[in-house]
Amino acid sequence: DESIAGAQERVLHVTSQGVHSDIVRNYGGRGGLKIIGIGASDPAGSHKGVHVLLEAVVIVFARGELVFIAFVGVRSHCAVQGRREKVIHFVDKFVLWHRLPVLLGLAYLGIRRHLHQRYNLLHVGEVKNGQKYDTQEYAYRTADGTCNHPDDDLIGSQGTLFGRNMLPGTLDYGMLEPHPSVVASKLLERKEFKDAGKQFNMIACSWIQFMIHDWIDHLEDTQQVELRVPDGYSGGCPLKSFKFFKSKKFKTDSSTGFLNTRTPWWDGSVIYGNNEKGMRRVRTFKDGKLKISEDGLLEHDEKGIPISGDVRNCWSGFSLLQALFVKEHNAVCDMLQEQYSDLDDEQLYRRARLVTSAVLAKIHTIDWTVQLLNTDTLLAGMRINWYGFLGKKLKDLFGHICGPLFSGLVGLRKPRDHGVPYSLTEEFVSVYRMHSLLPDEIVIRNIKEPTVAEDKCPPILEKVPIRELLGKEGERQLSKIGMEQMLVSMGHQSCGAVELWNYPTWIRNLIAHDIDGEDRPDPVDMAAMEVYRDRERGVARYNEFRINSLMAPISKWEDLTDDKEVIEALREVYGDDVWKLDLIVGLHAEKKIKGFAISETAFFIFLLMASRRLEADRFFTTNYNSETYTEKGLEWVNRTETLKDVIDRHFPEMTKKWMRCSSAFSVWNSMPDPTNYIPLYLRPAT
Ligand code: HEM
Repeated sequence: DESIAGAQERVLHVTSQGVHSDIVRNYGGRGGLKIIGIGASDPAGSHKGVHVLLEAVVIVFARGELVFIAFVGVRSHCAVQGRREKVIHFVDKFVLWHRLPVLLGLAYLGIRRHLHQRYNLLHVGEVKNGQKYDTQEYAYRTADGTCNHPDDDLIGSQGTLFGRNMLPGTLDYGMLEPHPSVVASKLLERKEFKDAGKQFNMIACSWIQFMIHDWIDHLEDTQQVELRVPDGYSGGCPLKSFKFFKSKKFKTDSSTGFLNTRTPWWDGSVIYGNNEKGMRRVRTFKDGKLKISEDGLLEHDEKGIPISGDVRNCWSGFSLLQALFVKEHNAVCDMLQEQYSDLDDEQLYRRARLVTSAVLAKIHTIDWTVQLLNTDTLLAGMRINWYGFLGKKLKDLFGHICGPLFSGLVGLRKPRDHGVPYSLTEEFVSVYRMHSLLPDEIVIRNIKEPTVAEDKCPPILEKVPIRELLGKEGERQLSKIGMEQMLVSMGHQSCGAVELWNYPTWIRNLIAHDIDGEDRPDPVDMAAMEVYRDRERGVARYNEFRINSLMAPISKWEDLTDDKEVIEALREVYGDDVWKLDLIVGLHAEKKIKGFAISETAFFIFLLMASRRLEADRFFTTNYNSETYTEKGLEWVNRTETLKDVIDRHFPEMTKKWMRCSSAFSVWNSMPDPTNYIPLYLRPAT
């Protein structure tokens, strides 16, 4: 049949939704049967609003002999299938899930996450095959992220491929359609700084860059591309033309993919490095500790580059968080040494790394994310991810006694990857394109001033353009400003809002770093480059992305936003073709849920991937125990709930004196969260 023939040709580089993980689940995917590719979709169908997906399955024996071709059939993507799909479609059609009372909202998110685990985890393949190994022998986080998955030493290590949450985009738009520089100038570039209000401060902005540098970075090719502003268009582009390296493509058995130069596990590689060499650079090899300067900031090499796990595209705010968590690591070492005097340097280092990485993951889960998605339902949801529905008190008393729902993902008996080997994904990278969080300047506050205002807000000392805080120059500035002053200043400053026309102009003319933290010779326009990157990596454009995320597509600009000026600008760039809309633009334009600092479309990818980072990791599941972490190590993690706890540990006076709000990620002089006497799970609709 014609459609199968077409499909066969294409199956070599696509994997499918759902069917793929079902097959991997049922057949192991790594035994005698090998899947070389599945699926072909029909975008023309989607164009007509029919959303048809044709799927063909091709399975061969590992030796290469073709044994089985199954035509799975034609199905409508938006068609209601199982009972769970029905519930989600019903809620999406008739109610807004975020307006439901907390318990119902949680049920909706639980079902949705289940569906995403089934349909939105696709394995792209490997560049090298891993092996079985002795998990007992590797009861610690290795330098390059190997030996975490219980059966395969390579999964999740440095240099493995990004996975996907959905098929690559199938619409036939060209790489320059519309031109990335035009998209950047007309829709992204900041007109006037819009802040994120009291909800999210500059520590929160730096925090997410800190996490990104723990998880993901694409390997570049040696070949360059040049983007030239189209003839006759000036549009205020700061660079009329610029060159950058392509993303390097790898061919696997079933597909093509891109390689992650960082370890995708939540393993603190941002301070520990991504391989043996990186790890050796940061360790003192004495008492398990990491290198740190007398003034509490990072040490530097002879070229002025900070000594830390990841130094690429660093700036003062980012390097400050690295220094804070090096301090945390070293404090854990001190505690462990006091409690367990027989532990040597290596044993102390390994355990302190486990503890510090868990502290990072916990702060991100139950403090940072809760500020980012500031609703009761998400507060409950994130705490359930860590502690389970029964909550901290019961988990402290009885341990992980029930399944993931009641006792949380952390401490599960076995890691869970839903039949798809762990990796972070192309789509995950794309939804984290949030450079609009960056302001134009950092407001430095005078913390030496003796008079303290009632709202604990220190007076302004100076405003430093953020450009001057980048790279080596930023390190020099930071050492003048000092760690405490910088932390308090960032705490008091709101970061940028993730909205259109808020992409910093200064980053459209940026000297980016190479992987060693050295300046590149020529500047790049980040806004245009980000539009190009998503297209280059085959990430679906906004509307297709929504369909593949089990969301309703938009059919007109008014479905995306109420802002007339934005609609006019969208029409100018994309005409009336909503399918052409670039993902980054759609995510920035989307009407936000009350309390959310990001779009709902981005959130559904987080819902899936944030849980996955915990549940797929052996050190947050099987090995989250006192044997691996030590009893006191686990206690340390358990006693640390927020970033404020870490700050208080290292600067005992700081938050008492300068912070009024409840979380260190919201603007420090804002009011603390009001007491709510209604138990969290019983709170009504908002
Ligand atoms: C001063 C601060 C920052 C600088 C100078 C900076 C610079 C860069 C540069 C040069 C790239 C590589 C672009 C490319 O070649 O495709 C990049 C990638 C990226 N940045 Fe930033 N960035 C900063 C802060 C942030 C923040 C706050 C976020 C927030 C989430 C962020 C998220 C990302 C993501 C998701 C990528 C893509 C990574 C990949 O392609 O694997 N960055 N950034």
